[in-house]
Amino acid sequence: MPTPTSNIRNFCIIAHIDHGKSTLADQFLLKTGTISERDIKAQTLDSMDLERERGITIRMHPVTIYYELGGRKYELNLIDTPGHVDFNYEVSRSLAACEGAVLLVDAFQGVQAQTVANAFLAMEAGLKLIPTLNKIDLAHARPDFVIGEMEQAVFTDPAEVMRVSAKSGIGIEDLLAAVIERVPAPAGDSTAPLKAMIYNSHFDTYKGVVVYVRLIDGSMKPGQRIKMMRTAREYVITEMGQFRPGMEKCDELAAGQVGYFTANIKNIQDVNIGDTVTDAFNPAAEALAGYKEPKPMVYSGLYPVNNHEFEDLREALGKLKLNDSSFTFTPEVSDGLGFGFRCGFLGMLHREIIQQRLERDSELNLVQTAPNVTFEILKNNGETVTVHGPQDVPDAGVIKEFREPIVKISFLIPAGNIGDLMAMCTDRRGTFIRTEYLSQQRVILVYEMPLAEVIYDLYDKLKSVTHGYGTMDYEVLGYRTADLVRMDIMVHGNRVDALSIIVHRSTAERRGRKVLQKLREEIDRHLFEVALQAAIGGRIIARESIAALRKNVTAKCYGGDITRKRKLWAKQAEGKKRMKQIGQVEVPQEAFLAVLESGD
Ligand SMILES: Nc1nc2c(ncn2[C@@H]2O[C@H](COP(=O)(O)OP(=O)(O)OP(=O)(O)O)[C@@H](O)[C@H]2O)c(=O)[nH]1
Repeated sequence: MPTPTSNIRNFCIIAHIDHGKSTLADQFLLKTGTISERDIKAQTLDSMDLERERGITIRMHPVTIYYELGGRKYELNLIDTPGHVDFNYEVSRSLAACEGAVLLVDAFQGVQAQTVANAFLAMEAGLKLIPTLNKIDLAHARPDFVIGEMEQAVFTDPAEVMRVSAKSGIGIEDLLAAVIERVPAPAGDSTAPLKAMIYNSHFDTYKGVVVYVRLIDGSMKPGQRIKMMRTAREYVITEMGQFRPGMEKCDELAAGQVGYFTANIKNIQDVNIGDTVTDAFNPAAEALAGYKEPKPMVYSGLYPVNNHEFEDLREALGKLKLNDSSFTFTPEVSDGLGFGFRCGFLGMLHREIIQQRLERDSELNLVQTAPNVTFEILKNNGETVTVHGPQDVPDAGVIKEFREPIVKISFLIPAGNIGDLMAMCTDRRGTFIRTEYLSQQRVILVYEMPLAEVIYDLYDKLKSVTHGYGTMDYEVLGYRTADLVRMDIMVHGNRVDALSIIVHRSTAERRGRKVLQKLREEIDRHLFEVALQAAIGGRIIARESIAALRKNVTAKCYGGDITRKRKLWAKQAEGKKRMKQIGQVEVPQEAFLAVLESGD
């Protein structure tokens, strides 16, 4: 028998990265006996290897727990949310499946950029927030100060704040009780036609696509014929179940519940996140409102060092895509690098994770080109084209308008750093929007800025300017016209298309010089002088050269020390693996990322 809606609570935990979301989720599982202490390491919610290594949540994992309060048994569905800004769209999906959210704030660090961003997302989605201080066990915790910040930043009522230590287990039962008492029960009707919202999916080698659903109305059973309302595709349910936290089969799910189903769906692309599932014979009148599709915003080229590995790379990328529908790849050809793929990512962290996964799961040696954002170009003939890489930019003569994505970015920083941060934002073509003081010591600073200026190293710069205390969060607002140009790089007279970048005209010369300097460092000397040039259209705007090789590289080891020589040779051999031949010049992988370090 499915649990009646009055005994169900659907909630998620929203927090800034590292404020203890995963630790709290583990405590919920422990305190409700869903999982034993022994299993906790093997089977926490952050189950992907890479997530565990990096200690951050990327994909969300739901779990159903049971808890008794006042003689009643409640079914609590905890929907995990990712903590990193690249995966923000997944937060919105989780929120849509819940009625409440635990807003978790580190009792020492206080309110951070994502605390604010996620709290507002949850409020807009109409969720009941349970403000909660975590890490109250810390000797240097400052609960009153942090509660003051919460009041100022997200309008928290101090009387409602719960206090817990996810690590030592203090206050967990009280928090579970607060979830039951404060979060409203779902308002669905089990007898109405089926309406279930798809909020996630993953691919299972044996079962095919596993679809994660939150039931709004009606019920679902194995054998039932269902229809996806947006795609009009029909399937027969083969298995239903709940996450406890592993997949556990059940006979039926009804209004208000959260779980999964399988239906012999072979391709993850056939399942649209945000789509509504209904009964094929007794369909609901209208679908639920969908979500915005996550769109890749950052693109870069991936090329096998050996051209014959192109098909292997295609296969490896295809495997990754099975479980990550927000990642995209299309074949492209580069004059210098040969055959490869242009890959689309949600952001820089997503890009790094995909690259690490590729290298871990395959033996491929890859060269990656510098990332760029997506641009829009309005041509003189009225046509608008989307450009994912510099090589797709048409001739300047046919371009009427060049447009780039703009983000609204919020920083939460110590008040003492305002001046430095403002200077940094102005340097990056930022437009000041507002400041807001959370307390005398901390302030929120809001800017609008081109995404291109954000992706490279803004996060690292923020951390260094604020000595680690600043945090940031951003959302894409749309595209805006800008004076952009494609800058080409020539190595020994050959244009290397993989090194081209799209830059703002005002910074082109400075960036061109920096790229060339970096290239000069990265490219080894050859037997001839190597000329390096940066050009816009046909006009050279910067030049450098790498002097011809005169001495043996090992000569600098003063002849005698053979171990040092060996080390140097080994290092060179290592570097060789990722060399690409451009004309007569050998260019190492690092050189293709030279543009990354030319950003300021
Ligand atoms: N002292 C103390 N440390 C805690 C507590 N809760 C979490 N931590 C520590 O804080 C760090 C971050 O905790 P996580 O649970 O991984 O943080 P998270 O919010 O899940 O991070 P993301 O998954 O990246 O969003 C870990 O080192 C935890 O051990 C607590 O109550 N007290």
